[in-house]
Amino acid sequence: MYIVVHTTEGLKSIRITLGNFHLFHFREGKHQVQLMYGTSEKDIYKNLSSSKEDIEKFQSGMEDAWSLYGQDVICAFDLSSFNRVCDVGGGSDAFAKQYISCYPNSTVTIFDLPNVVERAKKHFVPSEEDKITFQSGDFFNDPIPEADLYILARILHNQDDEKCVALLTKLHKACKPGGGVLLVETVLNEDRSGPLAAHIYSILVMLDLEGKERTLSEYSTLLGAAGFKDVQFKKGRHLDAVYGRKENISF
Ligand SMILES: C[S@@+](CC[C@H](N)C(=O)[O-])C[C@H]1O[C@@H](n2cnc3c(N)ncnc32)[C@H](O)[C@@H]1O
Repeated sequence: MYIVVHTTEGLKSIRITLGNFHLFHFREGKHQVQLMYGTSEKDIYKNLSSSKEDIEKFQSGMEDAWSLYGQDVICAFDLSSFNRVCDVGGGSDAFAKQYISCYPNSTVTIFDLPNVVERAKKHFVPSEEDKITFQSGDFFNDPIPEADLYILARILHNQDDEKCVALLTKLHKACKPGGGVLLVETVLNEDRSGPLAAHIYSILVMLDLEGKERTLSEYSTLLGAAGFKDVQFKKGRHLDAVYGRKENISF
């Protein structure tokens, strides 16, 4: 299937690989996750995490980004005052290792679904053992580890607005006063003219999940609805960083 995308750089024709199920997605007007996996579970990540082979393929693909773009987003803001960091839906230690190399006084807890954490622990090379820990759970239904900075890398684009606000509100409650949240996403230009990668991801997350790529204003609105303030933005080469703070209580 070919999709023609008009960007500020001109008209581009890109090819994305879509399988039969994606064509059903278009025909039926909704995603076909249950049909794809032959289960009653609607959440693609819960289905994916039931197969060791699928987890391996998916997570190793995700990890590649961090050696290339990790420092762009981790060093986008001075996060050195945060000692306890939680990488929510972290997948593996790939991001956490980059984080610790930039902020060696911090500790990072990787929070993800049980089978994903099991795989991550197996791959873990214990040089930073004291700095990186793992906790398994469902970020919508289980308690989130206490931290003063929460990382949400490529998480919110998978979710509709309502679920984004529910998750951000939960993190805001768990977050220490003066703490914060760092969103890592490919952010759409305000006029939605690009970048091309954001449009491609938007198509993919709309097909398999209930998400979409968003502009900075849209992320700011979600953060504001959850109580985060002072939203700042830093554009990266591929992944961008959006940073919000929880107010410090002062008497
Ligand atoms: C697109 S991947 C991003 C992984 C990692 N943050 C990164 O950017 O490389 C989404 C991650 O969220 C995790 N995830 C999805 N739903 C979850 C849930 N309900 N609770 C905990 N983790 C979840 C998945 O297992 C997966 O590791």
